[in-house]
Amino acid sequence: MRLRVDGLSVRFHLPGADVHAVTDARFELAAGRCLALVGESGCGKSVMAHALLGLLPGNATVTGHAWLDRSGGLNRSDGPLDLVAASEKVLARQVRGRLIGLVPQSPAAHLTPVRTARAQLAETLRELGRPESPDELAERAGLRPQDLDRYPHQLSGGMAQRVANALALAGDPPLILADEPTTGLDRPLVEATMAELRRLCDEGRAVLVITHDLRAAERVADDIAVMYASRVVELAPARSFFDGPRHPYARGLLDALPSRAFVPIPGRPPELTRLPDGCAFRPRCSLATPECAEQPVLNGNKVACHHA
Ligand SMILES: Nc1ncnc2c1ncn2[C@@H]1O[C@H](COP(=O)(O)OP(=O)(O)OP(=O)(O)O)[C@@H](O)[C@H]1O
Ligand code: NI
Repeated sequence: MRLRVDGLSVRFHLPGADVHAVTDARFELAAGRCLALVGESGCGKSVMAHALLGLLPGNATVTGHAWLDRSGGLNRSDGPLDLVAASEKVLARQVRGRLIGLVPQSPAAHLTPVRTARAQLAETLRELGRPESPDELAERAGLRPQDLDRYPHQLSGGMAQRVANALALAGDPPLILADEPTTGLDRPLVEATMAELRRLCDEGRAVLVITHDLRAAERVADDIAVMYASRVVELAPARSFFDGPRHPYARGLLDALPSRAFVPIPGRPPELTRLPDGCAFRPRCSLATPECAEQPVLNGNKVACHHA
């Protein structure tokens, strides 16, 4: 299993404006690896994940490619599939839940309020044609059988997270997308969730985890992708990233951590309807020069900055 995102862009068309939510994204993710996609709120992380699953609303235009190579890994041997070009039928029958599992942002909101956790797990297993029972699936996600009798509003944040994890894993997909899986959880649950994602990876799955919790990313990821104003601006192995990020925005993110300098990045990200020409970080960057009026691209060093 390998995912190769190649020039992926997403625009939302609104009356009078286009939102450039994802611009020319490029990265790869292989089986057994965990990639953390980090960046401030609104930079396009969730939209990227939803684009891979064909889950964007009708006002979105997606261009570029996202190749899912199913050979190797968990005994799948078909040729690469372009998720951008794939039909809704292929996405629904082959991709969602089967090849790619999504752990959604705010899992409680994705559960149906009037049905118990068990009923929701049973339905998903039935749709996927899986032989296991909801209880077997739930046990692997760390839930007790009695937890499954609850309705979503009776689940704690941690339990709702586990139900969402169980749903995402029901079809044993080789690629997992986890969108802010730790938001709203306390530290022990953050640790447990990250350990679970790591385990999924170590079993041979590919995991893309979206987070703005850099400590959580450091704990779980092999590689880091930093997004700013719709673009991936730095790709790096996690260790070298946390030792020495290269993009000035990435440095700013790390310097903002309480455990580090605790100095916030000045200013705010630009509106995605009005992205400046050139480097979008330029107005906030202490290194900016006239050269930055030209758009820097992710080069061989995997950093989109004229000064890195
Ligand atoms: N259906 C839509 N129509 C128009 N704009 C949208 C739509 N969905 C998302 N957007 C915009 O796309 C941009 C990226 O949103 P996205 O949810 O990907 O951010 P994010 O990086 O996941 O942030 P967060 O950390 O807050 O979840 C935002 O500016 C958002 O307002
Ligand atoms: Ni998001």
